[in-house]
Amino acid sequence: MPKATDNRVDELAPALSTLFETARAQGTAIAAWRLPHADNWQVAISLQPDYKVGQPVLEHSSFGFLFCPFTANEQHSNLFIKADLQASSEKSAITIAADAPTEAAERFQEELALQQFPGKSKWHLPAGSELATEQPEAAYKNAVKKAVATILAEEMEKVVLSRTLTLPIPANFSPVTAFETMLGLHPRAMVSLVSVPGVGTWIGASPEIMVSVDQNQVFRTVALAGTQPITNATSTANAIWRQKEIEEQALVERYVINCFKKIRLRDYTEIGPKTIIAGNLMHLRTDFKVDMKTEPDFPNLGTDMLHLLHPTSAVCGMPKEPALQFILEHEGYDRSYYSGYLGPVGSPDGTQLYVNLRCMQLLETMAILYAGAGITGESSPEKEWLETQYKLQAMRRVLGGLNFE
Ligand SMILES: C=C(O[C@H]1C=CC=C(C(=O)O)[C@@H]1O)C(=O)O
Repeated sequence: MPKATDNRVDELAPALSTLFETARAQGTAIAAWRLPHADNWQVAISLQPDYKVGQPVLEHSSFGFLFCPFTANEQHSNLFIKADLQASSEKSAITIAADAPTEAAERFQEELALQQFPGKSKWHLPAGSELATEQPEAAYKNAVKKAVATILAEEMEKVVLSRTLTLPIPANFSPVTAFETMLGLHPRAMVSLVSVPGVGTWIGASPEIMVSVDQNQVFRTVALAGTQPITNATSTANAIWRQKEIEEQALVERYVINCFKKIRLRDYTEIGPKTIIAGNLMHLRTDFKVDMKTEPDFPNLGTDMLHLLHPTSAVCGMPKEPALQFILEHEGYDRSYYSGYLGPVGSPDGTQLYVNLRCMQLLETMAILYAGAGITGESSPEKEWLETQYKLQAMRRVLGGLNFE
């Protein structure tokens, strides 16, 4: 068995697939991720008996990976995958956290060395029977019509309506190969693979930062909205945005500024909106930045903004309460961890939380893909449906090279 010295294991770091298989066989939670524009992936494996947490507190957190649902409730909890074991594609060894449970760490290393992975399922599955529901086109378009009527009646300004698509998982599908494929396809995205016993396995390539606080104490968030496909004729330089998208993104921007106002923070930098690329799509994005070193009154800015922002107007709507009610009443399915948030906290890169978008959940034989679109008074059900089709394309491609219809 490899020996742990100074919290390190003296051996070459195993392949991501071996780590993933071992975590599956040992019944432990694993998260693998690659930050936008980064060269290396990282892995956190928790050896804790439970992963559930309450409202996350980011400051002074130990290193781990947060995985939180759209709405935390009895079925879906906020989860923290503590990095008891850490690995990365740039390090030649696994790091064992100083406070990791010793016996569990030894068991994990033994299994890792054996490379035998008994068990039926290929990844962690949700407990009970999570049904792979799907919203029929007519039901989605009907919900959009109702949303437009509610907005025109001035009961809300914007709501994001989402839907699922259920597809069979090809027999030779591997989540780790899918993760590696996404690294190449989505260099600008936060690419993730999260697998938790009893909760399930999620894969995604998110374009939207929720809250980040880096090592230099710089806080960042964005207002992201408005969508159009990239075609041969379009690029970020000559993208033309309709009034509908400009207003939709401005609402998200206003939402972020309102959150700053609630905590009376005035000194933030705002850049944009700019056109950005996310896979096969373009969006409008405004970047917000706060140098926390010059804001001593806001030591918990990351946590405070996280709680105020989530769920943002890019996934829920404005005002937040009526939009959330509309979603719960009319969307017709459980979003689970789609449009929640995920990412490393207390890591060498600081805290980097992203909105869980452009993602899918792996069941035993089926995958559930998720996508939503921002509805305003000018929305057309046909166009919003098409927009969700575009957004689903990223995960369809990862799942098996299916072509867009
Ligand atoms: C809700 C999603 O995207 C959000 C982020 C960017 C653009 C959006 C839009 O144009 O509607 C959405 O607000 C999704 O991808 O499922």
